[in-house]
Amino acid sequence: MQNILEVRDLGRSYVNFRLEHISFSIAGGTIMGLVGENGAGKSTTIRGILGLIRRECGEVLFCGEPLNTDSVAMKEQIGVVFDSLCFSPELTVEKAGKICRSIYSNWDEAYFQELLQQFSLLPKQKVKELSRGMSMKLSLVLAFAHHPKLLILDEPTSGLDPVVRDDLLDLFLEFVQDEEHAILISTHITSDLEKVADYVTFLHAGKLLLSKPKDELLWQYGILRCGEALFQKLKSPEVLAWRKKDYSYDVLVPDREAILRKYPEAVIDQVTMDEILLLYVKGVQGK
Ligand SMILES: Nc1ncnc2c1ncn2[C@@H]1O[C@H](COP(=O)(O)OP(=O)(O)OP(=O)(O)O)[C@@H](O)[C@H]1O
Repeated sequence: MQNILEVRDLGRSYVNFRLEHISFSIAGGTIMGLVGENGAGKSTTIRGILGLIRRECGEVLFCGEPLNTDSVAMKEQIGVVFDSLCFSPELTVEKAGKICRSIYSNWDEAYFQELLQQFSLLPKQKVKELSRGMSMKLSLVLAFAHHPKLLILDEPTSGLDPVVRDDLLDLFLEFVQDEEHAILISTHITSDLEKVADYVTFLHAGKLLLSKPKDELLWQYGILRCGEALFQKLKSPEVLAWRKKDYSYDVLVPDREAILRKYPEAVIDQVTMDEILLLYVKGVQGK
């Protein structure tokens, strides 16, 4: 399967923040989730990929070619959604569609109209009259209607109710049925990623923590709940991150089964993405 997007060693620094050594790839037919605490560097990564900010190092490949944001042909193949609409508030929904129709040669007017109906967006409504959720829906509809190969979505489901979110997640899954399509989604709603992502990349304080198949994280990783004695026995490769509670430890382990074979008395729970993030961010990494 061809990689639709490859990010290699991306880096960028600001006065108080440094994004460094960010590398991951997204194969065709898959969805990559990008997660991390507020300020971890998710939007900076996305902006770096899209060339909206200058990259200080690294390269980005789109379908095997350096991503050139000056290339109209390449731009047409990438759909981008940020958390706010970039249209004049006086513009109507249908006018926004008209503008996009004049920009994108592969614009699909019938699909645009179908999506407007599906997401209950009224063509005559003005951008300034849209709620946050409706603006987000419009951004997504505009991105889908030009049939991109790659969708890059920065917090696309924030502000949307669970029903609309579910509809959108279905749309994302349908989109990646085509092996030439891929999606990068940055989000804090990790339950959405648990439903649709194939891979997840975790960022923390500008660094890449891990980039792995979601199933490996959810089925192989675990949280060991143990006391001092067992904690002291653990070897360093068995511990990814840990946190001490009053009289016990929560330990993120990379291989639940291996720990259970070695320490049959151990209590290990399955892990959620939020717990992985919490342990990395609030706990101590490694041992
Ligand atoms: N133009 C800029 N100038 C200076 N610092 C910036 C600039 N843009 C972003 N930063 C800093 O980069 C860091 C990462 O910001 P970024 O928006 O990438 O985080 P994020 O993971 O997307 O956060 P959130 O989840 O809150 O949206 C923050 O500390 C932010 O202050």
